[in-house]
Amino acid sequence: MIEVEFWDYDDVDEMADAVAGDIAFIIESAIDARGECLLAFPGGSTPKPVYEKLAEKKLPWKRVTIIPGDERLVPVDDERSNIKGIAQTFLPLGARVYPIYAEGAEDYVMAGHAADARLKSLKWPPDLVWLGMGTDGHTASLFPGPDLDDAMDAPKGKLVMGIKPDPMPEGAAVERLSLTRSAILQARTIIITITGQEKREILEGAIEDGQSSKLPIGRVLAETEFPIDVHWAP
Ligand SMILES: O=C1O[C@H](COP(=O)(O)O)[C@@H](O)[C@H](O)[C@H]1O
Repeated sequence: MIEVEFWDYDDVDEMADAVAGDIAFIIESAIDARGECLLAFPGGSTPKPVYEKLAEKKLPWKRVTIIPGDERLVPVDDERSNIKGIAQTFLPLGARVYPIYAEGAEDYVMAGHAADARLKSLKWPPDLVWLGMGTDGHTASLFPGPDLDDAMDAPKGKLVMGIKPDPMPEGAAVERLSLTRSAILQARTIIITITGQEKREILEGAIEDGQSSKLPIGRVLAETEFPIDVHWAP
């Protein structure tokens, strides 16, 4: 049984305020407990208002490391790069922003191996994996295609993999890096933010389907062992 609590807001601004408050609390609690905090953030457009509200908070940013939970294989200054938005917002505050994609890998599979090795220098598990979802049901960069089953069934030690979506998503039709299902599920906290009625119905359907869901988001949630908060705004 997937335990999900939906938090509904009147608009994106209200959602951003609430989610930024929750993440600030996670950061403070992690630093109290362990002296540092590791966060994995989603890319795409939905999280941007939350980034902005979170950046307004007075927090010990120098003790915070932020990674993208997935990345598009594009140069870091490309508009589609997930690390770009994270770096622009949080680097000026003093946070450590840690890219998972280092350009120059021969292909997306090798880029996945390199990213996995990079992540192994961080202290896993993260305090938070914050996920988004596309209208096709992908989360992080877990897309249907030749790599999906391996990313879903990856062993505990495999944190990141190269992913070739098939079909390619319309918005950013590029190869990807993604946290594996196992890496996501090891997080101390998982939250999801989505907007719009279409995404809500897709997510509710995936939750209802449970273990039999064909969608990446459903396959991840089906294996969660603690309650997940979903933040939704129209
Ligand atoms: O490609 C991606 O899509 C999802 C959803 O993005 P959104 O723009 O619809 O919010 C995102 O969570 C993921 O990080 C990103 O790489």
